[in-house]
Amino acid sequence: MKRKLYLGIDCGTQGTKALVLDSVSGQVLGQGGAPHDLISGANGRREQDTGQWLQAFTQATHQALQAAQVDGQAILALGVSGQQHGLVLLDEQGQVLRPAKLWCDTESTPQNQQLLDYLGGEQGSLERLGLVIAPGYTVSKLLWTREHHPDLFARIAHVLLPHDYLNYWLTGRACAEYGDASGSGYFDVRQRGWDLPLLQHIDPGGRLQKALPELIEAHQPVGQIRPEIARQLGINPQAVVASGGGDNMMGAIGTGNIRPGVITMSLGSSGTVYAYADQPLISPEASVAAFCSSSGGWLPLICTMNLTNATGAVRELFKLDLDEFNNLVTQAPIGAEGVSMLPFLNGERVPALPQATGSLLGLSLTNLTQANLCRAVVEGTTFGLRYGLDLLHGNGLQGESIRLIGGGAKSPVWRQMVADIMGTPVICTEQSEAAALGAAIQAAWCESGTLHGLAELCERCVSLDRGSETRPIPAHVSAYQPIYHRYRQQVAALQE
Ligand SMILES: Nc1ncnc2c1ncn2[C@@H]1O[C@H](COP(=O)(O)OP(=O)(O)O)[C@@H](O)[C@H]1O
Ligand SMILES: O=C(CO)[C@@H](O)[C@H](O)COP(=O)(O)O
Repeated sequence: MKRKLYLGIDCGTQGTKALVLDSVSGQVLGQGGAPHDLISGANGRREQDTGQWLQAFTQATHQALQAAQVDGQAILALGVSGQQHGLVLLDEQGQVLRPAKLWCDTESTPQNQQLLDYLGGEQGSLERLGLVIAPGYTVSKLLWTREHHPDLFARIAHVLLPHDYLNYWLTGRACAEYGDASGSGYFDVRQRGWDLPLLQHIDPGGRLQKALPELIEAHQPVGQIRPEIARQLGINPQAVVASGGGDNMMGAIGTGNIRPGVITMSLGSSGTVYAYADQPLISPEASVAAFCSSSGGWLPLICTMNLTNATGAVRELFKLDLDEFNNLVTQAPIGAEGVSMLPFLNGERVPALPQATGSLLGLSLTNLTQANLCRAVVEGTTFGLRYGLDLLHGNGLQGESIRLIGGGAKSPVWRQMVADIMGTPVICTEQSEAAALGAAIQAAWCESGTLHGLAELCERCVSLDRGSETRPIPAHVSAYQPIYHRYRQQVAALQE
């Protein structure tokens, strides 16, 4: 049967991943990837050079096409997934004004607090926007830019999220789709529209409102790829660029999470847990974000800021490769002989501790081992996800099992730990790069022009990896309970 080829690209924090999907067979034919650097500074600054995203995009695409052994001229459409909440500012000529401030940047925490006060605190924010703005969301980055770079602020012509910017680079059109836009913090998730008065408050001159991109639906195309970019990427100049979306929204599509009852957990730079809802599921709990999905509905989500970045930091400290690190985690017993790590290396969103730093607790002469420290960081990050899952459960979101994705999902020891700490079976999707897969599926959906074709595409292109299915072990579940209880007490002490 004739193939239909689509490209899915995910611009994550640690790198860009690309894959080629044949939507007829549902098979991923080849993949590629290229890393990104992080610009870290004092006060929680976390930024990235957008030029590096473009290089990584090109490199990852070339690699994926080569690995798939397909002619790029056969690509019908492409979809872009991007890390959420980042801020990319462009001037009138479409030039990037400064490095992109990322989702994990906590430098604008004071500005977030100022905006929260303006909105009437958590309750006011919830009533007005349907979610509580958190440090890391785009909105406080705008106020930060006005205060710290007034000269650049005066030149802003386009305010874009990371995947909007990549779509702009691909097509020359500035637009946004509802899922990613809902994480900006200047978007009303109930009404599915921008909150213009909030932007007017940040900039009474009205520049920001004019700089907002047009909103399009998830199944609508942004446009056709620019010829020079098609040449650079080595793909069909007729290829359509789909709306794309935030990486979690694309991860939802790439794990078939487009109907109620499925829970996805991502072990990437961030840790996220989310589930589809067919109505705005506004949570009174500030840490649950009632984002929109990129499939026409909503996607309540919790996000921890410290996950593989924290485990990676400990791994690098001891100069271990991934296998050595995972072996050490396996060697230490549950609870790491009393060593616990609160891995809030750069503040934290869930639990809400924006100004926190990390801590190691319970050390003694007998338990201070590499293995215990490695296990403690993995346990600490996983407890954060359990904390978030408890909040989602409190919101009525349930699932019989968890679909596990992201880099960390490749580790069997971590999968077992997730199953034990959540007390729920976990299973990986065959394609661990679920956000890139979701973007490719969305491209196929968009190119097909059929509004209702998404479920059928997910059915064909998303498969569960039965070999990865991991059930909770009852003795482990019981062993973790007091340790998780201790984690909650430690967090509560930090929140006082
Ligand atoms: N086998 C493994 N065991 C544990 N961690 C892993 C493994 N493979 C990858 N990772 C972690 O996953 C990270 C990348 O995750 P990924 O989901 O690609 O991140 P992002 O999308 O945020 O860029 C790596 O930096 C590494 O720390
Ligand atoms: O901020 C959030 C979600 O609200 C993060 O999940 C970012 O979207 C970054 O994702 P990764 O780089 O970890 O995939």
